[in-house]
Amino acid sequence: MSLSSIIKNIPKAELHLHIEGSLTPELMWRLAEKHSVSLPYASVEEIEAAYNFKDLQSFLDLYYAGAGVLRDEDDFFILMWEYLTRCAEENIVHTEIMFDPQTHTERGIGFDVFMPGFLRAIQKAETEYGISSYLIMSFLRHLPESEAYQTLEAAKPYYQHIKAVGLDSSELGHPPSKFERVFKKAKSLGFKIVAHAGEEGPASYIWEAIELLDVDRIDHGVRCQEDQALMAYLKEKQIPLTVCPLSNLKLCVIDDMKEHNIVQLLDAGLLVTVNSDDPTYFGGFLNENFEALHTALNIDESTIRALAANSFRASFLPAERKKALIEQVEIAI
Ligand SMILES: Nc1ncnc2[nH]cnc12
Ligand SMILES: [Zn+2]
Repeated sequence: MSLSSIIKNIPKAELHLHIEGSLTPELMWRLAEKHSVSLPYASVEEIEAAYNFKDLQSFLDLYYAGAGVLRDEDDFFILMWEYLTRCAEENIVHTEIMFDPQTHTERGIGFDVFMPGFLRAIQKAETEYGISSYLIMSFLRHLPESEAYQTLEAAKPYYQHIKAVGLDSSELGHPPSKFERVFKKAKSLGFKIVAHAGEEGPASYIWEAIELLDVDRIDHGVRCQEDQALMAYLKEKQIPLTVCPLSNLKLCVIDDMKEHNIVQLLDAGLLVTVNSDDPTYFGGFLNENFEALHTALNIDESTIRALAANSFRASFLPAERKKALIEQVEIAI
């Protein structure tokens, strides 16, 4: 059995995926035509060619502009359905999907437009593919905390469909402490908490996410190695890190995949997982992230199984289902 088949056949969860970052250039093009939105590109190939980033911000500028083609409920349905269809092809059996409400509400597109589209696709994927999905509502950290509060309020009719609240967008200059109060409120409402930290920002932002936001998981977190006390804490508490290798390469967090520290973190006893972040912008969905790690770091079958098992361990699934899925990882061929 080749390693590619193992990667494909093992059941996996994806825990760090921005649905807006799964918009393919083809769908962007189609929706731009549908809504007569003018794009600064002359073809699908030109869109693809523009995806060269020097840092997180240079990516976010294109990512927010690209999301501008998403206008009606059907657009959000198709976006979600295309991602979940890809999950079925990759044997991703459970997903925890981030969405950025403010990217849409800022354009006058409300929860009553995107949520029904997302939920219809999630329901269809559950029925047709047997894939379970949770939604993670993420606040944009470059905006003020007051707007995160407004977003939490606007989401009220959909609370039962949202599992967790997260924090994303431009990290540097926008530490977790800026959002301490709104996350306290979200926690009190019963949401799980996640936050991007230690992607471009320092290890101190990871500490803040833990101590001030009371996170259940850290998104990225790869800069934790800069602080040995933090490493020890993450290990002791088994706070999961949702690591995104191709994202780190594309956003120049690392210069070469051979430099990626995911195996070092795993070997140090941290609960690390593999994820695709924004797959259509970063050149690969989940299995391609595993493939890239295999090519650059020569990860073997037991490491792939350990990472896949971690994806369930780190998920927000009920304990019983986690256990059953981890067992499936161990026996899958
Ligand atoms: N990698 C990332 N970091 C921060 N915010 C994001 N939004 C979408 N992808 C992101
Ligand atoms: Zn992310």
